[in-house]
Amino acid sequence: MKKLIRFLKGYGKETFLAPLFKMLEATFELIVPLVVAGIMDIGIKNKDSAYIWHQCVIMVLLGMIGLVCALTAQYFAAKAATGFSTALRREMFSHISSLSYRELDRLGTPTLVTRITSDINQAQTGVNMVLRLFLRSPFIVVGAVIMSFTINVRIGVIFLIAVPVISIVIYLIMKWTVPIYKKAQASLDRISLITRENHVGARVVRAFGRQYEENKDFSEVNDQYTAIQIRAGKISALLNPATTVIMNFAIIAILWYGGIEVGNGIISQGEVVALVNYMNQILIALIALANLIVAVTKAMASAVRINEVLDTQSTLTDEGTNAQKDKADTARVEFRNVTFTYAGSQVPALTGISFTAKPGETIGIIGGTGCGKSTLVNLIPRFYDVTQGEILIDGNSVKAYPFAQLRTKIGMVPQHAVLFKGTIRDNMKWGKADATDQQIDLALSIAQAKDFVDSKLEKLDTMISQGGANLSGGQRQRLTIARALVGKPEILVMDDSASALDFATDAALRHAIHEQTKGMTVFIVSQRATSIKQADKILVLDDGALAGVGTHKELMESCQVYREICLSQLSEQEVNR
Ligand SMILES: Nc1ncnc2c1ncn2[C@@H]1O[C@H](COP(=O)(O)OP(=O)(O)OP(=O)(O)O)[C@@H](O)[C@H]1O
Repeated sequence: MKKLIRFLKGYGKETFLAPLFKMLEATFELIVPLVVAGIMDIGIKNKDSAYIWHQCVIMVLLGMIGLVCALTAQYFAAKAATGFSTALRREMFSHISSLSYRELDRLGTPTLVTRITSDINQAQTGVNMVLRLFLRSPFIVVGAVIMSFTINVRIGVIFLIAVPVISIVIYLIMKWTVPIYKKAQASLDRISLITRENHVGARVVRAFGRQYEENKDFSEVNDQYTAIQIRAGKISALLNPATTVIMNFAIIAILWYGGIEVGNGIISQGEVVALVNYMNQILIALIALANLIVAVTKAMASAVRINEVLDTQSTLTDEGTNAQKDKADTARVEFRNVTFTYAGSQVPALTGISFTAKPGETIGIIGGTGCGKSTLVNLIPRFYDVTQGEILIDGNSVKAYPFAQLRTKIGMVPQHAVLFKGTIRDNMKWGKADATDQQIDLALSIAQAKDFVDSKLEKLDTMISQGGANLSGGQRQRLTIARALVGKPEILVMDDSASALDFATDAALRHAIHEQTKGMTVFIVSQRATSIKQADKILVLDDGALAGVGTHKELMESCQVYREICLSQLSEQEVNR
């Protein structure tokens, strides 16, 4: 939690004033039993109703001032705590955005969602409670014990015994419950994981009629979470009865010795009542302290989870501080003996890949599932760094480019067509923030998406729902291709991104890209031989290694893997066409 305190920067005044006002409130609370004692010992004893009314007014005033102090403290504490969580959330969001795929793969989305929401809320509650109660509760306990001593030393000793006994009981109950609260937070991660998977894959769940099983799985983790909470609740429920019993014993002792001291004329009846009130105040303060410690423990458990994310350093660093100039007479993209292994994996996904792609060339990448096609193209925009070897773009290592420059050179069309909630125009502008409607229209027409966008009533202003759920798979794919084209990248990477298009549209798309984007180097990853057959260069991948490089004709003669792929998909005539 210490590491997170920096997020309270800018709230110095609030973090000072919140506890201060709470202490003021506590001070007024400690005076009240003395006023009550006065009413009994002077007002009631002498039947002095004017005095009683006077003291009652003082009591109401003390209560009102106490209330104002409490509200003021609450205001400052809430302001500091929400400011703290807002800054922390902002930092965490931008930190997560800076992480590379390697770290995101390792951490996983569900836990990141829980950490940026629930864990930060927990930390916020912790900060709020610390500001309000950290000083107040001990202040009331110590103040009440001191007041009891000023009234009567012998009875003060009862306080000195009761306070540690109540504290020990509270400590034991908390020692029991705190680990359970930590478990609860981990269980929440599982709920988040299942919820996310189910909502993202809602259609698949329905298509396979898995609602019952998925509901069952969800109910299991949900019940587990509930059981953990109930267990913690049951143990915590012991807190009140156990501490109240001890307090009642202490009150009996106060009344007993107090009665004797009253009989001896050492203390007054009002003072006995004041001592009982102080004992009550101590109990309430200690229970508040226990709640504070539970909140702080939860906040600390959450802080560990938050820090784990904040301390995760991206293995990809934006080393290129200066924009790079293209070198003359170099390939647009060059792989030099590239090997890549995913974190946590024993075997490389790519081994010894070398090839060059010139400006304007179309590079087809083909191979069986899981042979490393997506991995290869993901290395070009540095989603991951190579394990061995080097990748150059326009003669410079990809690592030498500032990310911003590198990513504007490359238009990525990922395997899974992801669009964001907003209009079609908003989504197109991801490719170029200041793109004009003409530029967007041109990109849409190359991507074979113009007709269907024009057929919509609101054209570019048509709303796309979250994830593009109101579009067909093929429409989504075409829009993601158009989005990549809007920025006129030098390199276009299409990772199996025409798989949902019919053959004619796929062919028209490739033709349009070829005709209308002169100079652009295009990578087409595909399982379909027809999609890459016309490419200037085809890379045939087999189990992470290059099985062949060349044109369709060359590969048909020299590459067994390629020949098998083609013959399994095309007729002899089509192969030779
Ligand atoms: N994020 C990841 N973490 C660990 N291993 C991965 C990851 N992504 C892919 N792999 C592994 O790397 C290998 C290559 O995967 P890749 O996605 O590049 O194959 P692909 O040829 O594109 O497959 P497909 O045609 O099915 O999309 C596979 O064995 C896969 O299991």
